[in-house]
Amino acid sequence: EPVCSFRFRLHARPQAFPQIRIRILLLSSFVNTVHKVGTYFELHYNGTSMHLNYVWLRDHCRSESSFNAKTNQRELDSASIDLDIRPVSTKVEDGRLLLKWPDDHVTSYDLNWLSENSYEGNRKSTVQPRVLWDSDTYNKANVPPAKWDKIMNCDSELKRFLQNYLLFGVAFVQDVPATVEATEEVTQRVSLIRETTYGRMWCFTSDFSRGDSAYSQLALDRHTDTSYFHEPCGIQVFHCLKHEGTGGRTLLVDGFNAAEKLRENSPDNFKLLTQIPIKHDYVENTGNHKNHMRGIGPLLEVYPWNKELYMIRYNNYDRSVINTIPHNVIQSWYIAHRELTTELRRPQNELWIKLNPGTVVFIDNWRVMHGRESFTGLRQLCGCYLTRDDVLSTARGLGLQA
Ligand SMILES: C[N+](C)(C)CCCC[C@H](N)C(=O)O
Ligand SMILES: O=C(O)CCC(=O)C(=O)O
Ligand SMILES: [Fe+2]
Repeated sequence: EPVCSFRFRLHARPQAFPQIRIRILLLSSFVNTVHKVGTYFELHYNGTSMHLNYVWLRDHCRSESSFNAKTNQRELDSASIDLDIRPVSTKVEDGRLLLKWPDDHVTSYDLNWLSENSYEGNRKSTVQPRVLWDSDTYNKANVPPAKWDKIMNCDSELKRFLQNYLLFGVAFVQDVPATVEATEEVTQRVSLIRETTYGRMWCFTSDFSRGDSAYSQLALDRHTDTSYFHEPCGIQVFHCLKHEGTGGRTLLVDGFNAAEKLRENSPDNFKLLTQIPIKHDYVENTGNHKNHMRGIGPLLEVYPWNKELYMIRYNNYDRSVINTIPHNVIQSWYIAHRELTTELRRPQNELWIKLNPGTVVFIDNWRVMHGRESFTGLRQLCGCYLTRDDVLSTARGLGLQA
């Protein structure tokens, strides 16, 4: 039996609130305190102390005239709410909070809904569960790869795959036919493909067909892709269709593991990297391709309300001119960047794998960095980018927290 109590503000004569007084008597064992407070109502429920703003309480009303339950969209015009609105009466009954407003409209909230959706209730559960890894912990976790046959036909296999993806930021599918078509099919189980200047599905070799170092045989240090987009691509998919030669292993590094170490060891440097906006550019001017993309944002993005890290944008190749900060800040930024880089380059953080035909890897491009060893011979890599929103939507649809 969850414990519930509430506080409210008396805005008028106390006798204007007969219901509340009655409730207080009836629920006397549940009521902790009754306080005079300004713009909110304080409710204790299920171990959570919620501070519920009155405008918010009117705005989130789930009555038919306020909210369309079929489309899950608000009907109420929020701008029509008096910003000084107060309920004329308030009570808790049968697990619900009932509020009567000056125009006689009644709002009824399920207390469980409130505790899940209030700021205080939400704060406990929003942080995405993740397993931060280095190569040792990743290998020890022994994450089973999904299988082509199963993932294509079976939602529980897709769910397991996505659960691993959400936890580790990387996940594999094996036994995929070594074709662009099969690679496309398996990605479409997961999400929508994000078409970019490189195409929808791309298949590339070291032929310098584009003005970018990916189209060479050179080694590439760890990085995230499309840092020059306003919203970098959510997922990178790789499938090595062919390699006749040496080298060419893929490097994976958990960027969040490194960034969290930085937060722990040097909170000020971490903070700086979350605050200083940095430009990344993709400038291509070849016969067939003319592009100039630009993205501006901090290397580390954290949610302002709980400081949870949700994106790392790290690409030393594509990072462009720093001209958003004065010289004295620049020195501190380079120090912070160096510390993050040192962490990212620790050998124990490096997971090296040789991608072979049949194995498709999905990489969270907001978290896990990729790179590659230099190589010889013909190496053909196909893949695509996926939209992050749609990946998370698929995951939520399967009942996962995302
Ligand atoms: C994956 N694919 C070969 C198509 C594109 C590579 C883009 C490379 C770019 N420097 C970046 O890091 O975003
Ligand atoms: O060739 C590779 O393994 C990866 C190259 C790369 O970084 C990319 O295509 O984004
Ligand atoms: Fe890349």
